[in-house]
Amino acid sequence: MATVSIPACTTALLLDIEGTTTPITFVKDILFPYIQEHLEDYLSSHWEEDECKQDVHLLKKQIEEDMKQNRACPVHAVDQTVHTDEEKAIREVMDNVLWQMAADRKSTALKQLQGHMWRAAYASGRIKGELYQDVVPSIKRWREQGLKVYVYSSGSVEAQKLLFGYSVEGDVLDLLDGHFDTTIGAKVDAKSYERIAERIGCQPEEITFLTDVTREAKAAQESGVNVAVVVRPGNMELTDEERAHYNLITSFSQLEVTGRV
Ligand SMILES: CSCCC(=O)C(=O)COP(=O)(O)O
Ligand SMILES: [Mg+2]
Repeated sequence: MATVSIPACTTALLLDIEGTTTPITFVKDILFPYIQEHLEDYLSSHWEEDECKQDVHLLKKQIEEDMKQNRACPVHAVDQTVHTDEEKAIREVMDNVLWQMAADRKSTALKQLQGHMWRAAYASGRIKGELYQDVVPSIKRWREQGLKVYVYSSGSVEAQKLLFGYSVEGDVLDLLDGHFDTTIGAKVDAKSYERIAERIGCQPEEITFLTDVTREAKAAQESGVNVAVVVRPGNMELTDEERAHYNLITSFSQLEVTGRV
């Protein structure tokens, strides 16, 4: 397997989750269906709680933003089974969440709610966070080499901590130095990577970002961050141009930090 060198100035690895540390199928076939199946029950039973109220408030702000941008969520006629104002409000939130999920939106509002909903599924052992086999050994090796390891995912920080805290390899949260989500900015915006570098306390050039999504890779590169695109089974096909432009890896074990043993 060919090795891919990362610059000697690298002090931190920044990892995407879906398609990078974790199969896309875990997200699409396990995590998302869990939300779809439990959404109504969850909203009905948590509706009066502060956390759920904040989630709904964020979703409503997102709806207002979407309406301004003409990204309208289809409004369904409320059916005969809905009687009270609360039931109607829950149905509206459900319509919006399911619509956002169908479009695989990465809005902070959607991701916060999802993170809160997955808490029970992970804690009960019903769901375990999947990690590719090369992930944990590679993170351990990088840490031994003195590198810091961070996660940057559209999934909320809470959702990230659940995935790594209740993973197929047990609780591996101690291997991570920190987490970033879309509250720092979108992954397709170069400024987000500048902010992450500032938060970590290093220059963008000292960070190597691993992701499966070339729009994210492009934004990271624009900010000065070094990038490798991760090719895993089921990930989006890359164009010939993308293949030529980016360093590609199929396993984290291919990465070699120049000058570190
Ligand atoms: C870590 S939570 C589950 C994944 C998720 O909801 C998501 O949007 C993953 O996006 P990523 O930025 O990790 O590709
Ligand atoms: Mg990804």
